[in-house]
Amino acid sequence: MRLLERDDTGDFHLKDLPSNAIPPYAILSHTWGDEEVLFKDLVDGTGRKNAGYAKVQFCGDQAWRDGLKHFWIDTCCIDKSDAVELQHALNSMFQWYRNATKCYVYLTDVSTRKWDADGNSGWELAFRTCRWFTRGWTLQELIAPTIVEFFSKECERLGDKKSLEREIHDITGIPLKALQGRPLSDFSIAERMAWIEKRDTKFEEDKAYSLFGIFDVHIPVIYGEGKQKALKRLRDKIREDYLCLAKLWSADPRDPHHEKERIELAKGGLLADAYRWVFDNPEFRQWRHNSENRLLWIKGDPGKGKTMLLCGIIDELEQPITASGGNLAYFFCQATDSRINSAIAVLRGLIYLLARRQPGLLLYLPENTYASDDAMAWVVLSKVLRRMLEDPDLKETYLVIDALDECVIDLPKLLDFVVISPGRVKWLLSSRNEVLIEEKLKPDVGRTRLSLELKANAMQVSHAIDAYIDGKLSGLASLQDDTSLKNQVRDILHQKANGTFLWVALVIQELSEDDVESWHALQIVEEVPSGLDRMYDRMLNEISRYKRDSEFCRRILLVATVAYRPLYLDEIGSLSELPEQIVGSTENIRKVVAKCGSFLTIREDKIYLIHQSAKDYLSASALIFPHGAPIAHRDICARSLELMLQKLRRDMYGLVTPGFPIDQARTPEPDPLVTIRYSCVFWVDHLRDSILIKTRHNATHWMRSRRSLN
Ligand SMILES: Nc1ncnc2c1ncn2[C@@H]1O[C@H](COP(=O)(O)OP(=O)(O)OP(=O)(O)O)[C@@H](O)[C@H]1O
Repeated sequence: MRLLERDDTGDFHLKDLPSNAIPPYAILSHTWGDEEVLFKDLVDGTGRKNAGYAKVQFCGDQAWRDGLKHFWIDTCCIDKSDAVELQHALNSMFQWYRNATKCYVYLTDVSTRKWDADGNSGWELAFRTCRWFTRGWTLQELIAPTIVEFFSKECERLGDKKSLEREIHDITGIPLKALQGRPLSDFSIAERMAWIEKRDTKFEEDKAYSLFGIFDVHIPVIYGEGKQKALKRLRDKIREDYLCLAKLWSADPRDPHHEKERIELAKGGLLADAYRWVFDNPEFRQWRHNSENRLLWIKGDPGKGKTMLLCGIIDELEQPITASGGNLAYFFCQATDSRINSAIAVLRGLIYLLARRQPGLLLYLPENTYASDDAMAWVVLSKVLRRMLEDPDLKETYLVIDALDECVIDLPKLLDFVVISPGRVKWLLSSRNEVLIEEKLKPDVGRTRLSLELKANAMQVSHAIDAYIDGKLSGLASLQDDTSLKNQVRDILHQKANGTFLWVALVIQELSEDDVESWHALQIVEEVPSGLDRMYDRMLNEISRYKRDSEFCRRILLVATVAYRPLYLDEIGSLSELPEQIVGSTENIRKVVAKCGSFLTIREDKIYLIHQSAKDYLSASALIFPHGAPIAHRDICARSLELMLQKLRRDMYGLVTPGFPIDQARTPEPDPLVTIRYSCVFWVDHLRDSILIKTRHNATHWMRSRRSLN
């Protein structure tokens, strides 16, 4: 990279530097005008007389004031007469802007010396309409650097990307999250394309070439080919990468990024005060800042807040890691959902996010399909991820896996993979206190563990829970008018929480119910027992005391507990064999589900168990499973077959010919499969699990051969 270096006399000269020895530097963003200072002008020493010299001077002086000796300007730091250098510069420009310590935007058409009739400086209006926002190349110059500062033509500072983010968002339509440093791969292709739509470039092909960094793709630069051709080549390249990912994902379309958002929403939203403690924690700091420390394992009992802690850490680390050009990929395991409870699902999720963050890594995805057979899928995917992690161009990479204990299929394989993975990657893992995980992740060189039960950490968790309680109570409408009552409720919750977030979350949920009035609140928090299991006992007792609906609730809880994925209301209604008057109306099924207390929640007509600990509790309850789990599986299998016999008909979707393309199939209204979709897919899994544990191994072999035959 070629930089300008300023000396003590205020003079500057060009300096070629190898990529591994680039000092901190500032970078200029501007729109080209007449008489710019070009590379050859600086080499010949004739640049000073050009009008553009003022800009060079400004950038050098401002950098000097900010403690930076070096700076870069596109007009004079690239020798555009050298085609190879030009191509390299166009491919590297986004990275150069991203790596700059500061980016100065110099706006020649915004003045702070213009005043309106009331004597106010009118630069805001000029800012909104300035030319800089209409040019193509300035898009990446706005997005890539972390710090972007805006200056008027008099070199006066107007604000920065953060302080002016609302205005910039209004002017450009670029989402705030993108301006705040969210990875660009989290925005759809169409969305990113729209950011450039109204912008112009001097050379028409630049409309495509200026997007290399925005999409992290590169194509050869061919000036003269025309805008349409350049854009087509760019789109083809993006599509090629995208298809590759889509193929990986078609096996199981669960995007970890969306999964994280879903989890946060389901758990009532993320509260920063309840996780920020971790950034002062010595083990965490050691992992984050010591390059020798490769793995941090956060362990704790159910409901201690591990998942939400990891969500918070991801949110806080994503911006700095992305800004420094690194990758952050993550995966949240969930035992209650067969699509995200296996080692294969974890690898696939990590590969997917890594490849999206750094598309160059797509080259390791194989041409053929991703092996439906589990054993093969593990071989293929573990090889792919290992190669990605060994890639010499891999950026600084952080990999996060939440709830290892909920990875119920092939966890030992996954742990072995993590432990022997190449040394340049940093792992952040979380799980409950489980012996297998303990053994595999025992302390070693470069490995740290953070136990939430350890005395010093328990204190911090307890403070975090107090903050969580305060935050949640301040949102409870029923307590807002009575401060003394609110304080009493808060004090009792502080005393009884016992270091468990989930316990608090469940009590708050009860306090938020529609029929809870302010005068009920004290009684509720006084009566509710401390500890999760005792609280679940109480919830179950309440359900069993219903005069009429307790049996319906039991059946629903049973089916929700053993189901391999969250069920829709209509599915659970049929599988639980509720009476026809209830099954016939989704609203009636919803009413019965609502009677199952806080064990279940409904979102978008789908039923979720409130937490893994609720599933564990219900699975062990003789009240819910009077004849044991295998019998429950047998009954669900039998019920599934019965429903399928009742509903399945030849050509239900009216496709007529067997070779009809699946992507063109339209779902009839009403959908005849709506109540049996789950049964069609999972009846055989219930059959397998109805067979006694001893024979399960053979059943798995049978399942595998069945899949191969398919
Ligand atoms: N930072 C936070 N912000 C908001 N809610 C939180 C936070 N931390 C914990 N909670 C609440 O506590 C509940 C339990 O937290 P979480 O699911 O993270 O626990 P966990 O330790 O992962 O449990 P398990 O090991 O049983 O899966 C969440 O459902 C949520 O309601």
